[in-house]
Amino acid sequence: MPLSIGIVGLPNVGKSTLFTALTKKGGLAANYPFATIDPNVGIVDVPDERLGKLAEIVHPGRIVPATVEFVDIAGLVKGANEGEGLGNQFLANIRETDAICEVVRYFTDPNVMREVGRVGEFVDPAGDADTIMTELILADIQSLEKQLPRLEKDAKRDKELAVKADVARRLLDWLNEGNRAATMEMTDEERAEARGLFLLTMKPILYVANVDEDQLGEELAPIDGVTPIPICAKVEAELSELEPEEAAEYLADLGLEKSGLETLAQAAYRLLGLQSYFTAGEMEVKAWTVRIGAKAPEAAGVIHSDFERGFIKAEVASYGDYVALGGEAGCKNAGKLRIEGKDYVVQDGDVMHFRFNV
Ligand SMILES: Nc1ncnc2c1ncn2[C@@H]1O[C@H](COP(=O)(O)OP(=O)(O)OP(=O)(O)O)[C@@H](O)[C@H]1O
Ligand SMILES: [Mg+2]
Repeated sequence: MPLSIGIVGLPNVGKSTLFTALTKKGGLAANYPFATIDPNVGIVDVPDERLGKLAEIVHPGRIVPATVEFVDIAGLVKGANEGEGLGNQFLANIRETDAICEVVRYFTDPNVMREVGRVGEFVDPAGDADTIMTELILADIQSLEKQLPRLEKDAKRDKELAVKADVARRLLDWLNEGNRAATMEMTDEERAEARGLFLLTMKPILYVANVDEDQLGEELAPIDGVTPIPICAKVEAELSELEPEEAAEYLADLGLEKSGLETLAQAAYRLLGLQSYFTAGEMEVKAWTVRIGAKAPEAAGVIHSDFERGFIKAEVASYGDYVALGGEAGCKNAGKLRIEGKDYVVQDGDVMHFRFNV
């Protein structure tokens, strides 16, 4: 299952434009609020230049990057939790994602309607982000109020469920004070129980500032304590139409090193505490996604659950050694091919080979 990220925001802020550019799927992007009625799902490769370097060494049949799934969701308006706009559908669609990417309008084009009945010159990033957060918090309050009677009943017969009910009650107060769930102090056990409440404001959130082209280099003020990632959805749309060399040239002209997709995918990995390790063989060079802090068997389990169950050991070379020494044989000769056991903590970029029993 790839990492899934729901793209949310007010109507007409550029969500579909960004989504389409990211996925090159030709989804709907139109100068009209509520252009998106069904959620669009697109799976995109996570660009990682290390894959190319590994491929130069092993000449594999194919290169398989890690993937991220983006879900384009209809615009959220004030009052969504009471069923305004496409409110309820919106909320159902983001409940299933791992993280939220909120697009906030910074671009100034007055020809793009801001909301039904308003015109484009009102650029108010902080206010817009606040509107969305309020809706998410209200949705969570509703959801908890619905879940609580059941939780309290179950709490009487089960200790674990009692923890869950207690966390739910505290979260309800916390949300009612205008906070999001993720910022409440919890023990690890409580946090695990809270995850089972499926609250929107428990999800990690990153902000994309959809800026004008000439704002691209600018430093932006934080939203809710988080620095937004400046991306111009219009530029991304143009980039997605170009051949790789042309795209690189265009990026250089803009004074940028990376496309918005790269920046976004990498930010999402950081936000979610994820990293990649690699497998490299004749058949394929492949990136696998694993938690930072995961041990070798868990990493093996990303490939197949049998690998985790029957894990014996892993042969590991760090990415730097692998490239510097020209591959596995070179690492072996230099004593840089390590045999690691089940307590080995996987490092970003490790080139791994697992031994297991079936
Ligand atoms: N950075 C930008 N600069 C100028 N115009 C932009 C920018 N990003 C998007 N737009 C324009 O804004 C309009 C709305 O874009 P889009 O359809 O992607 O919005 P949306 O958030 O998906 O809307 P909805 O909530 O209705 O689905 C389009 O005309 C698009 O070209
Ligand atoms: Mg849309």
